[in-house]
Amino acid sequence: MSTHANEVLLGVNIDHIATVRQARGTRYPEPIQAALVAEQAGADAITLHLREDRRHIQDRDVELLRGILQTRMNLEMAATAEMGEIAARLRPHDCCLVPERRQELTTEGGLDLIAHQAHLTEFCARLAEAGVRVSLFVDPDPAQLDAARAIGAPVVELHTGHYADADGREARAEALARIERAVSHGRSLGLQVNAGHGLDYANVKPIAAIPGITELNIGHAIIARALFSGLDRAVRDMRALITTASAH
Ligand SMILES: CC(=O)[C@@H](O)[C@H](O)COP(=O)(O)O
Ligand SMILES: NCC(=O)COP(=O)(O)O
Repeated sequence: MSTHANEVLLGVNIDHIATVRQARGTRYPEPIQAALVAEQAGADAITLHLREDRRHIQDRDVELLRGILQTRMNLEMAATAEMGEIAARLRPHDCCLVPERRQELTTEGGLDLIAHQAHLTEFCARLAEAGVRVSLFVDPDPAQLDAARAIGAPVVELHTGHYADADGREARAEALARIERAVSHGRSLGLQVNAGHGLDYANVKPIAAIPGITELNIGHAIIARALFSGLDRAVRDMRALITTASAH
C-alpha cells in the first residue's frame, strides 16, 4: 500500500485476466492470484467489472475476492436490480456505477447522470445504506459533476477514454484540459475525483500530475504488459510512473 499522503492511488483492474480464462473456459489464469500479486506490487485497490453478460469477471471471483483482499475492492457494475442485490450482499468498499451496452467492446463513455438522476439517487442511497461508498463513472463534463453532487455520490471517476484515444497533440491537449477543469470543478463541489479508462504507460503521467486527483484505475495496459514482463513488474512500473508524475 502507498504511504505518501498526497500520492495518487492506483487501482489495478484485473478484468482481462478473467478475459483470458473465459476465452477457453479453463481454471486459469486465476484472477484471485492476479489480485494478490497486484496488491503485493503496490496496488492500492483492486478493480473488477462484473458485467451483466459475465464476459470476463464471474460472480465467484467477486465473492472470493471480497473475503481475501487486503486493500480495497472497487466493484464496477451497471445500476440494475441484480447488481444492486449483489453489491448490498457482498458490500465491496467501493462500487463504481458504469453504463453498459451489450455490443460494446469496452465502456464507451460516462453515465448520463442527468437523464437517470431519479433512479441513480435511489440506487446510490440503497448502496450507501449497505455501507458501500458509491462512485459514478462520468465524462469530464461540469453538468454531470453537478448532477453527481445532487445525486449524493461522494466519488466520481472521470472517463479518460477520449483523452486516451485523442488523435494528435492538439486533440490530446484539449481532452487533458477538459479533465483538468473537471477535476477542479469536482473538488470544488466536495467530490473525491478519480479517473480511468484507456490509461497506459505512455499517457498516464499528465493525468497523474493533475492536482486534486485521488485515484487512477488502470487495467488493460497493465495486464497486456504483464504478458511480457510479469504482473509484479507491470504494476510496479505503473506505480512508479504515477508516483513520479504526482510528486511534481
Ligand atoms: C468502466 C471502465 O472504464 C472499465 O472498467 C472497463 O469497463 C473495463 O472493463 P471492460 O474492458 O469490460 O470494458
Ligand atoms: N474504470 C477504468 C478501469 O477500471 C480500467 O480501464 P482500462 O485501463 O482497462 O481501460
